[in-house]
Amino acid sequence: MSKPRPVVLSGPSGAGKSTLMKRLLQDHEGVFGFSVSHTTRNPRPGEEDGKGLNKLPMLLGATLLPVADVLSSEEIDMSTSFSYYHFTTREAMQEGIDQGEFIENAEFSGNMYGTSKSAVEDVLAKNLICILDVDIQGVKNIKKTDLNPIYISIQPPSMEILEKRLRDRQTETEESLQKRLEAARIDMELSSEPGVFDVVIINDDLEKAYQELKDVLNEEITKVQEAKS
Ligand SMILES: Nc1ncnc2c1ncn2[C@@H]1O[C@H](COP(=O)(O)OP(=O)(O)OP(=O)(O)O)[C@@H](O)[C@H]1O
Repeated sequence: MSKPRPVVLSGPSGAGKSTLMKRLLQDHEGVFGFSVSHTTRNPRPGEEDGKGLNKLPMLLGATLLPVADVLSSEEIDMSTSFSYYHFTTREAMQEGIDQGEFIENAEFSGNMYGTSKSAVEDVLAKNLICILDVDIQGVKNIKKTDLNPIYISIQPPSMEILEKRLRDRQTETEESLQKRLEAARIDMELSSEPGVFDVVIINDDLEKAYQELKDVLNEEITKVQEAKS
């Protein structure tokens, strides 16, 4: 059985990645999985390595993923932003980063967070398609690995519509909104470079965008489903 390819979903904050991902998970139980992130923060009461529940850190306008190598989409409730962590020390994590073991990492509230290549491989070994929601820097890092994902960019129809969606979502202060819009401009520029993404989906009409996403992933989804039956 060949392992499924991971899927990279990238694009500006507010482009609709979470909305599309949620539908994908709802419609395909037991097909998708998420990798467990590493963190240097202390476990909270009740949290075990790879098993704790916590809020997602927001990084550079992108989400450092809903994550869990032990979980398939059947077990993840996307309506709550939870993730699971491997708890580690700053020294060990820095060493891993220096060795090129992380596909993304960032500092958030004085703690380090990151996604390791092996955490992604753990998901694939369970015959689950690992979804990686990363920013453009993460995309460039993943390109240096042998993970061979399908690179998908989700883009808004325009900056004006992006701004409206972010305002309507009511999750941002004026300051964080402006930061996201600035990051979005940079993201949209870098994402349009030829060869960065296999597919660019303009999320104008949600149904159409979702259909396009399913079409791109169809081969991998079928492969996973057939291996299960
Ligand atoms: N095609 C669409 N038409 C109208 N509204 C949409 C569409 N797609 C998504 N939205 C809305 O736009 C807002 C932003 O979408 P979403 O939260 O999925 O973006 P995101 O890319 O996951 O952002 P972030 O990276 O900040 O998590 C949400 O309120 C969502 O309901």
